Order: sequence, then C-alpha cells, then structure tokens
Amino acid sequence: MLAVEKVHTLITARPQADQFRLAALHRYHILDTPACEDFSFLTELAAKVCEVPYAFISLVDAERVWIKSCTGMQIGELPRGESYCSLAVLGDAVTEIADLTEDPRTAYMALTVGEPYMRMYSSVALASSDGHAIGTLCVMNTQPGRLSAEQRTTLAKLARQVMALIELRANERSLNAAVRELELLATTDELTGLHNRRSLQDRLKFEVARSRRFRSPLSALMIDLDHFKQINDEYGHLVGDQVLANVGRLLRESLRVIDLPSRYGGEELCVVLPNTPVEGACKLADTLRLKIEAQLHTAGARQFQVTASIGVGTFNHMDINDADGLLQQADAALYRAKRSGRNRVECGAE
Ligand SMILES: Nc1nc2c(ncn2[C@@H]2O[C@H](COP(=O)(O)OP(=O)(O)OP(=O)(O)O)[C@@H](O)[C@H]2O)c(=O)[nH]1
Repeated sequence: MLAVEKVHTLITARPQADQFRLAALHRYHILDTPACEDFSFLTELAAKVCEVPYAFISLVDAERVWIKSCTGMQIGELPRGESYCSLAVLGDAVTEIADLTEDPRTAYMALTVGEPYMRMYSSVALASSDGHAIGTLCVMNTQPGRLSAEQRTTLAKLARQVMALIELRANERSLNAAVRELELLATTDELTGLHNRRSLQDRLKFEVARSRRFRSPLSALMIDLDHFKQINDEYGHLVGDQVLANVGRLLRESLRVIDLPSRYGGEELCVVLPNTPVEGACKLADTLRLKIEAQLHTAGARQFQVTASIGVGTFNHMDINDADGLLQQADAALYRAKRSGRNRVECGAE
C-alpha cells in the first residue's frame, strides 16, 4: 500500500473524531492567513533549540496540511497524505520518528524519498482549547536521530506559545468583528437599514468640510412620505413600518455608494449627495419620487402605493456654509413641495 493510502486509511478510521478536530481548527480562522513575523520567530527558535535545519507550524486541514510558518525551506501546503504531521495529529501529543525511512507510514512520503530526503521528525501537537490536535509545531532533520529530553521539553513549551498566539489572533478577530457590529448598530436605523440621524449628522459635518475644502458641490434631499398618517390609520402601524422599510430598501438600492441615505425621523428621510450640483440633485430627486410612487406595498390581500414630497438643498459656499443651513434649505423646499400639492420636488431657496 502507498504511504498516501496508509495515511488515508488511518484518517478515515476515525471520521467523527476528525470532524470535531477540523471544526476546532476552523474556529480559529487561521488557515490561509498571511505570513507573520511572530510565528516565524517561533519556528526559527524551534529549529535553533533543537539544532536542526527545519521547523514548521503545520495545520492539518481536511485534505491538506497548511503551513503557517516554516524555517529551512519554503513550503505553502502539502497533500494530507504526504505530511508527517497528518500522522502526528492522530496519535499522541508528542510524536518522534527517529528514521523516517524505517517507518512504513513515512518511508515513501515525498519529503522522505525526494528532496530534501528527510530522516528525522519530531513534533508536539497544537491543542485547541477544547483539546483537539489542530496541527503541530515540528522540527525535521536530514540526519536520523532523536531530540534530547531538554529539547523536547522546550519544543513543547514553544508549541504552547504557538497555540497562545493562535488564540490571541482569533480573539482579536472576534473583537474586531464585535466592534464593527456595534458600530453598525450605533449608526444604523433598524427599521429601514439606513443611517440613523446621529450618523447622518456626523457624516454631514465631514462632507461639508470636504465640500468647503475642495469647492465641490454638495446637495441634500429631504424626503417626506405623503399622508402617512392615513396609511397607519387605514392599514395599521405594522404596515406603515413595512412601507418605511420598503422605501428604505429602495433608497439603498438606487443610490451611489458615496451617497448617504438616512432616516431623519418618523417618516422623513434625508439623503446627502456628495459631489452633486443642484441640477443633478433635482433630477435624482425626481427619479426617486417616481420610483417611490411606482413601488407596490401590501396589506393582507390588498396592494397600494405611496407618494413622497422632496425638497432639495445645495451647499453654495456663500449663503449656505454649514450643515444646518443645508438641511434647513432642503426642509424649506420640502415644505413648499407639500404646500403646492405633494408628490413633487422643489429645489433650493424660493
Ligand atoms: N408606522 C409608522 N409610522 C410612523 C413612524 N414614524 C412616524 N410615523 C407616523 O407618520 C405620521 C406622520 O404624520 P403627519 O406628520 O401628520 O404627516 P402625513 O400624514 O404624512 O402628512 P403630510 O406629511 O402632510 O403629507 C404620523 O402618524 C406618525 O405616527 C414609524 O416609524 N412607523
């Protein structure tokens, strides 16, 4: 039987144990991460302490052994059946093979029969917090032999450092994800998925500063759904909420990534349009108005449409030179749109 087949037989003998082991490995999200000096330092130290040319941090995945760090040779990954570490994670915490040519499991592996003709292998398993061997810290030599007791003890200590580093990276990753999630929650309106008012105000300050600095046009739309009270009264508050969510989605899908759609309050929405002059903003406002009018909403078996009035304000570096001025102009234009019959767009100062 070929070495590869032998290893495969060993792995498939305990498929469930291997599944748990793989689940533990994947929880760390370390596979295919970029090279990193902290890990290289530990493999260099392992090779030095054990007085051998080669040291590896190997992680044993389903079909491959992925190398996080290596000293002595450059290697990215190996097929699982061609790696000594595949055997190491199936057995005891410490594995040592004094002469790889004499062990029938390793004698015909590629690294034994070809360059660099490995002869000695010694490893300590990297144990996950729930006790699974996810990989190894291993050292190798082209001369047969064994590590001294002291070298083995140091290798075990270094393996614990490798694992501590893997845990640290995983914790940093989940912490960053939690921070991103919190940031999103703090800046997003839950019902519409748009920016909330606070986020709008923060971003608007920044956009105003940028517009002033680069003399680029900046516009804002104030969008207010028409007769929304009647929608709530006729279909109920939950349907009213659904309408707001639908319009929020429509805005998100219709705008450029640099635009900033937000829920200003109640049924009033605000869109900040960086780098957009008044003509462009009015054109976009009318396109949005038509899209909102065309959108179908449902209440049980009934379908209905809503309309919106939109006011456009544009930063002009002279009369309007702050965020409040911009929103006030858009709000005043919105008021005119309501007064002149609703379902229409009004632009700029009267
Ligand atoms: N369902 C639902 N209704 C809301 C929400 N926020 C505000 N409203 C309702 O929106 C309605 C706004 O009513 P009005 O300010 O009188 O305005 P309108 O009926 O839209 O009339 P015009 O703006 O003049 O066209 C109120 O009945 C609010 O209760 C919300 O989050 N969900």
